Amino acid sequence: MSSSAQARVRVRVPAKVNVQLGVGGLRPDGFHGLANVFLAVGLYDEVTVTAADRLTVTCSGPDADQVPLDATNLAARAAAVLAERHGLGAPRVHIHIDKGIPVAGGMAGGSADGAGALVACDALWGTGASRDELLEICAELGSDVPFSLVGGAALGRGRGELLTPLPVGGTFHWVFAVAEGGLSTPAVYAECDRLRGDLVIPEPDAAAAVLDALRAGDAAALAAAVCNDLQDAALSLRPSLARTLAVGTGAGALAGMVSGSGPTTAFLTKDEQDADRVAEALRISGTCRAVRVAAGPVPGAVVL
Ligand SMILES: C[C@](O)(CO)[C@H](O)COP(=O)(O)OP(=O)(O)OC[C@H]1O[C@@H](n2ccc(N)nc2=O)[C@H](O)[C@@H]1O
Ligand SMILES: Nc1ncnc2c1ncn2[C@@H]1O[C@H](COP(=O)(O)OP(=O)(O)OP(=O)(O)O)[C@@H](O)[C@H]1O
Repeated sequence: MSSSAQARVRVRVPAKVNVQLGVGGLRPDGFHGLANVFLAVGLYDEVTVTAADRLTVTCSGPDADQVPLDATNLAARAAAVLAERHGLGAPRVHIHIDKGIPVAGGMAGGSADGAGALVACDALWGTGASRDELLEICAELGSDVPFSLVGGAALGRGRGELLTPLPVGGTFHWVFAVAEGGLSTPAVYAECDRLRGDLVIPEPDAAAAVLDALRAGDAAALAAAVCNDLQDAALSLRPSLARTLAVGTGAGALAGMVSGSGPTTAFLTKDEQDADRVAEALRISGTCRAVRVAAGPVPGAVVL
């Protein structure tokens, strides 16, 4: 172990919302080419790692019972990949996840834990992995994981893992309506393909209107430009989301959309006060399980 190793490391990682999710055709490797404009928002998971005899994972928070605690957990996989690459054998670490991001909600909660565990284990073991190596491991773990590491705002090309940071000129205020139960990401992509049938799908590209609105920090312009190509598929699998969207937009949100693969719905508001008003309307509507308010952009994985 190098002298820079620490006894206990805690890392905070944000959720994401996709302000544009342009989905291309199905690639031979089973993924879809994307133009994925990510924004990191202030809902967080905290990943704490401590030295242990063997790999164990625990989880706390309202959705903790839905999180797998075995080797399939993305945080456990991140620890295993880093240990393997650096010749440490099986990872000897206890990972605790304090979960503030809804599980299976289209907000990259598992991805956040993968990125968080990677950064935390790197500090715990003093492996000193470069930023490029961390990003490479993130991409191996999942398409959304690199963005969880970097945060802010970024355009994701390829399957979403090839990131270009984007300038953002202000803070955007969001309300998230967490639906009962999750949606499987592969199932939503498959439903998108099914709905498209034989249509020829052009290569997606980032919309100039989205990039301009982000750069200007202009919520009204962003609201007019947001677009999620997975929304129809998520609504097809979960038609009740239409009612949640109607409540949020009826209460004055500038825009309402499905977050990523859903079933969380995301509402962009003018300011913090409007966010509170929209949140209250959603809370009393009975159309969702929980409501969260968060702003972005925020930084990616940060050691606390
Ligand atoms: C919906 C999004 O959250 C939007 O950011 C992501 O595209 C999903 O990213 P993720 O959860 O990290 O997904 P991965 O773990 O990489 O892939 C899970 C599954 O989702 C589908 N998938 C994912 C990403 C992509 N560009 N095309 C796909 O078709 C594939 O069926 C894949 O097997
Ligand atoms: N650390 C983790 N936290 C939550 N789920 C995890 C984790 N590791 C693995 N999973 C599995 O991943 C599935 C998807 O959970 P996750 O919360 O990442 O969904 P998501 O936010 O919809 O993902 P994305 O937006 O990246 O598509 C869960 O049903 C769970 O079985």
